[in-house]
Amino acid sequence: MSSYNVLGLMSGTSLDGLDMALCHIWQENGHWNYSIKHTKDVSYTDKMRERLKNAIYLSEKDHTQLHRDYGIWLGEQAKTFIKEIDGDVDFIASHGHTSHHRPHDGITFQLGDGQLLANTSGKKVVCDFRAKDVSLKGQGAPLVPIGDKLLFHEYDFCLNLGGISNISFDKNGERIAYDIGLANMPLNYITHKMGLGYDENGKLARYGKLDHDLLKKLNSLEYYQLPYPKSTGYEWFTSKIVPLIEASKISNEDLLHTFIHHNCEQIAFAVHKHQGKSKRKLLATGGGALNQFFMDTLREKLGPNIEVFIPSKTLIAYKEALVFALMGVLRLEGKTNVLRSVTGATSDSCSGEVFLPNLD
Ligand SMILES: Nc1ncnc2c1ncn2[C@@H]1O[C@H](COP(=O)(O)OP(=O)(O)OP(=O)(O)O)[C@@H](O)[C@H]1O
Ligand SMILES: CC(=O)N[C@H]1[C@@H]2OC[C@@H](O2)[C@@H](O)[C@@H]1O[C@H](C)C(=O)O
Repeated sequence: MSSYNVLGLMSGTSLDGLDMALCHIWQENGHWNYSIKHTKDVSYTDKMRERLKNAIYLSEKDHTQLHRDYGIWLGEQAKTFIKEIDGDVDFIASHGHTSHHRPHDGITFQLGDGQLLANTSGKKVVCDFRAKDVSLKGQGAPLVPIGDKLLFHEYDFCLNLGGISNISFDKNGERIAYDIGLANMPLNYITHKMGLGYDENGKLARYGKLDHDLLKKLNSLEYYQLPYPKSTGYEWFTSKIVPLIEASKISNEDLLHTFIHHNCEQIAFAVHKHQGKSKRKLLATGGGALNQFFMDTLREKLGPNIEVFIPSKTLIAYKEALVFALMGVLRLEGKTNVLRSVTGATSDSCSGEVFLPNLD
């Protein structure tokens, strides 16, 4: 029986902070199992958030410096956390923070130097999970569907509502997944303008009104017409969505309300397209699952045939860190951890770079 204690590290597009989850992962009778033992979320300082957010505009020299600094910072956070929980950790699996993602140009880059992370934490590190898939002409994203398939197979659909929304499901025996479109990214952009972190439980959005004109513009964005596999991110948001927000004359509450409607319409459209006729189960995770108005609107748009499951707050917040921990295990066991059926790559891959700590 293989059994590992893995510290999964994830920094998502919402730029809230670093999610750390110490996970026990084991395989029994051919099935993978997990338990999340300890979690910690370290918020970014405003300075760190700005550095990560603007990484895309940095010169090569400054980008390299950030990659190194962030790798050391990740190592320090991991080391402190392991000490706090007196944890037994076999290795660290780190997603890092995506600074560039243009798979069509063969580019994806996650900040957080693996060697420096290993040296600072004193632990073996597996990281850089996206590059190999992109080199195989895949999207390099989403990667979490391997975890949906191996750990959450009782659900027909796994929906993640982070900065971006993505979905995964089985179709004709193959796992399919793609980024549907927007989730919290526009919501946070609007609340940040209001001087707020985020719209807790969607209270502001609930009292806004639907703007049909903006909804129509959003629903007709070209990205939604593209066939899967497809992935998107911050670059799309800044180039296509921010100008629509800035050009709009409606109140912030109306903007929040309209974006939630838009997000849910696109999610419902994706689910209905693949649903078949019988009742289906959908697992919703990511911070958006904690937004009550988002969930109410989603249930309304999905209709009675789709049962929406919202798991514990721990799983909502740390599922991605857990899945990167699993991906690290699969990498060390030489097993497939990135699926071509999801990313469109020429083959499945066993992806990730391994770094041993240099303790001299
Ligand atoms: N109680 C809440 N009410 C409303 N929104 C919330 C709540 N809790 C979290 N959120 C939203 O969820 C966001 C964080 O979501 P999450 O941590 O899943 O994103 P991420 O991992 O950074 O994104 P991605 O998966 O796209 O990389 C917050 O920025 C906020 O917008
Ligand atoms: C390139 C990149 O970092 N993509 C992220 C981003 O955030 C959400 C969505 O866009 C998803 O494609 C992906 O992250 C998750 C963890 C994934 O790969 O499954």
